[in-house]
Amino acid sequence: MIAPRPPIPDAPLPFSVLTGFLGSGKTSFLSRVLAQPDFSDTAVIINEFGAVGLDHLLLDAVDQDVVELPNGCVCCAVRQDLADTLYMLLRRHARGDQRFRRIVLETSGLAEPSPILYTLSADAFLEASLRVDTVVTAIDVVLGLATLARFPEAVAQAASADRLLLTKTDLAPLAEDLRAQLDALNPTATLIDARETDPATVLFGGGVIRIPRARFSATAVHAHGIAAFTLTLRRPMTRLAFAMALGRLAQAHGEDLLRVKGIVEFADRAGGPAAIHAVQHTMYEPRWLDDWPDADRTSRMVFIMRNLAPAILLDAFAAGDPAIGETLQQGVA
Ligand SMILES: Nc1nc2c(ncn2[C@@H]2O[C@H](COP(=O)(O)OP(=O)(O)OP(=O)(O)O)[C@@H](O)[C@H]2O)c(=O)[nH]1
Repeated sequence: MIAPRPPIPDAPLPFSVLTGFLGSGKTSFLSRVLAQPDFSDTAVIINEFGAVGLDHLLLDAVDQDVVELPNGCVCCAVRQDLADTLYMLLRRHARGDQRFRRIVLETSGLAEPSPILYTLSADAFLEASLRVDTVVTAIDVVLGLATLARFPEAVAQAASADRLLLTKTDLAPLAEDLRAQLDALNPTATLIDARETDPATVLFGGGVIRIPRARFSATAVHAHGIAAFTLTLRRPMTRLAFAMALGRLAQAHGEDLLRVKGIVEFADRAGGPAAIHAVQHTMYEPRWLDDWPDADRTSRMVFIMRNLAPAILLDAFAAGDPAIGETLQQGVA
């Protein structure tokens, strides 16, 4: 049965999009925004490229409900799911079941904003109920230039932003060639340093959206051969064995190992599991969690890879314990 369409809100609700390439720092920044007291009444939609969503678990300090849109990229495979999710949120809002005053969508790292905005503009109810406020694109100052050169998705994300949010500026300054590239792709976007800006001012308060409607396009252009795989571990590994497995993968396939994130328990460390992140060649320090974020206590990682078979994951983790891993394919762009 089709649920009835909710009433259009008295005033359209601000809707902002936070995008940026895989591992550029979207979830980290969103955690900072949502930690602001003024943002407790924000509905959050998270889209991930993979059937096992982790971001909603890794998002710190979230009291509000987070709606997950996993298993595909929001600009293509799950565009209808986005429309359905927005309808669902607006229905809850109309009934007073969920109190929020604005909506933020964190896209997958491979999404392009334009088809997302098209989804809104192509639906009269959504167009009347929501006001697109700001499109913010996270740009990793360390990897940004190389990423823009290799991935058309990153170019589309930078080109459609109202604001370019520079991340990882604690690791490196904004290089002149990256600045020039961003200026060329999007001369009117505001450049913001994520570290030096009050997070409360970045996602909302942008006024009217800058991109003219005619530029919204229904289709996304993806680099081929990108797929996400989940690797679950049947037993906890030692930290050394784990680091060696990831090291083997990075050494052999670093260029095409685009993103690794996961929640992993270790045999030689008591207490909670760790949040694990790697972005292309860069491994980040594990973040130790006090406890598992949900009832599932399986160590699990998502690998987003280009033109690589899942067998390489099993091979890398199997040294010394051939049956340790199990992989599941999730999605292909
Ligand atoms: N040093 C430093 N590390 C950062 C910064 N922002 C993010 N990171 C790290 O970069 C890694 C990826 O950050 P996330 O916030 O998960 O990136 P994301 O864009 O949400 O990733 P996907 O959802 O997979 O596309 C994590 O290990 C973060 O701790 C930053 O400004 N400085």
